[in-house]
Amino acid sequence: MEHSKLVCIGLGHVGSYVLTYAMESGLFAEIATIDTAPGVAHGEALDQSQSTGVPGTDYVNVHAGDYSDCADADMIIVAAGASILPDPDDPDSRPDRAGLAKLSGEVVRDVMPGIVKHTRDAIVLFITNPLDAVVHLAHTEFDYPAEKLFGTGTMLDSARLRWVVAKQLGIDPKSVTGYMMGEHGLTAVPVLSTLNVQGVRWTELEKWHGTPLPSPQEIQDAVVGAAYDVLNAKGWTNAGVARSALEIARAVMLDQNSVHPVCTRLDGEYGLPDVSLSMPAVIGRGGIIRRMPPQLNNWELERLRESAQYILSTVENM
Ligand SMILES: NC(=O)c1ccc[n+]([C@@H]2O[C@H](COP(=O)([O-])OP(=O)(O)OC[C@H]3O[C@@H](n4cnc5c(N)ncnc54)[C@H](O)[C@@H]3O)[C@@H](O)[C@H]2O)c1
Repeated sequence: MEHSKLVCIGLGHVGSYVLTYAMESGLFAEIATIDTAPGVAHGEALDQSQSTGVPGTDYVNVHAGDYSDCADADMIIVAAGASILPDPDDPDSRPDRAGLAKLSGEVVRDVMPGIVKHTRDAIVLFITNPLDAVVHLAHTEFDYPAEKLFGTGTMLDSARLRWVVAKQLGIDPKSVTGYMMGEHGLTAVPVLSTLNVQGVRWTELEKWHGTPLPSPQEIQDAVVGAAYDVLNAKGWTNAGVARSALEIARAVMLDQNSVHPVCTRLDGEYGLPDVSLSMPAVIGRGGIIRRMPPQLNNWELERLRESAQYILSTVENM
């Protein structure tokens, strides 16, 4: 088998989970870690390296690295940068990820020069928030192949959508097919017009359920709020997005041509301006093989336009 290599940039709550799942994934023979905090990249790599002595674990050459490790990397996953924090005085706080714009802009301008100095071949996957603005900034300021640089986007919001709907229906979230589009954040759009359970559509589900299901606005609020339920309880979120990142890595490394909602720079879809946001896309070894913009109803299209404008206003603050 060909030598396969991942570089993890940013090893905090999210990056350390990405690293853990990557170690278990069987997708990578080598993993290099990079973090600006002294000792963190080395400590995380050393901890994981020692875990390879446990019977039953895969051997992975995991080590602290630097940007020269990007030269022969297949994938680079970026979870560098500060997270939003819950308000200790408000258990229902909903701090906007857009508030991280300035700080994360600095992170992009620190990380991307290191990457482009060594590669334009690796698939670069961003997790850093505000995700869509971060991806757009990376595209507009750095000359990286468009199909090879994207973000986890609404992959996580979509998992939460399936979870919210499945809870309403009393079924396994994986039995729900559906996704959020637009911003990973407050303006994410639930696309209920295409959501279904084994082909049974939303409107039919209501009949099957016996009582009225939530409105699109209520579903949107529940999905957005699901993130804050975690943030306000434990102070950060990490499991869902790390799993999402590894599922995307699997699609890339195994050239699966899997369809996931991820954040890419658009090319005029829906008549939107130059912006990066999430919609279903085919993902394989080359990165984004193509986007699959679904037909939207008026409510969804209007919300998507609002979401695009919100992302662009965030980019202006970077
Ligand atoms: N996209 C999503 O769905 C999603 C979900 C959760 C968190 N996030 C985002 O992921 C990012 C990380 O969150 P976290 O909870 O792990 O934060 P954290 O504070 O726990 O960790 C961030 C890490 O990044 C490192 N770092 C900062 N600047 C760096 C740079 N220029 N180069 C390399 N390393 C750098 C820090 O030293 C730290 O170790 C945040 O932007 C957060 O908002 C995104």
